[in-house]
Amino acid sequence: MEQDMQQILFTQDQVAARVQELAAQITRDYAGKTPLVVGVLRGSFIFMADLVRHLDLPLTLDFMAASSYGAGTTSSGLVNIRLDLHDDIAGRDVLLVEDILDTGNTLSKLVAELKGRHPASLKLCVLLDKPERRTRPLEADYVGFTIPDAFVVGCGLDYDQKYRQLPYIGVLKPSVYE
Ligand SMILES: O=P(O)(O)OC[C@H]1O[C@H](OP(=O)(O)OP(=O)(O)O)[C@H](O)[C@@H]1O
Ligand SMILES: Oc1ncnc2cn[nH]c12
Ligand SMILES: [Mg+2]
Repeated sequence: MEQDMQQILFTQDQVAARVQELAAQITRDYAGKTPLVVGVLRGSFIFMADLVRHLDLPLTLDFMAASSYGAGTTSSGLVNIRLDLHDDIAGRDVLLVEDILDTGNTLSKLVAELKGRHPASLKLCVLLDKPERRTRPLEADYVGFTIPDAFVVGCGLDYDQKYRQLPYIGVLKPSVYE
């Protein structure tokens, strides 16, 4: 799989160290609270698992599924909620966890939907932030790494459903998707 990479952007160790820093910050910020940590499937599954195992907090977990990229490298702009939460979130401190914030289409849709359910608070935690492509007025509260406008895979991120299992963040060779 590494032969498909133009470059390794962040190694497994770099990702692990940064995730632990984020978890320590979140643990401090949510002291005394019992957050509901919501992972946005499928892309967030690795980051979510790594992050929560370093949260020294009483917490509950759930997942939503939304998709907008399909088999390509550009957002369709249309976000479908394919899996919803199990329980009501009214009065809960919700932390939405994503692999990447790119155009902002996905998280904008999910934030609007969840705010309508009256949580006590709603914050965003993303492993990667790609601000150059943002088309929505949305910023994350916790960001692992800010990256340039390049299509990356690994740590949950896919191209055409492949590469998600890679333990590092790599920039895909354009020859793979052109
Ligand atoms: O900020 P945006 O431009 O919306 O891009 C970010 C979203 O796109 C990817 O999900 P995708 O729709 O590919 O589904 P997946 O999580 O199942 O891979 C990624 O996991 C984010 O959810
Ligand atoms: O760089 C990227 N790699 C994989 N999926 C997405 C979605 N938005 N941006 C992406
Ligand atoms: Mg996703």
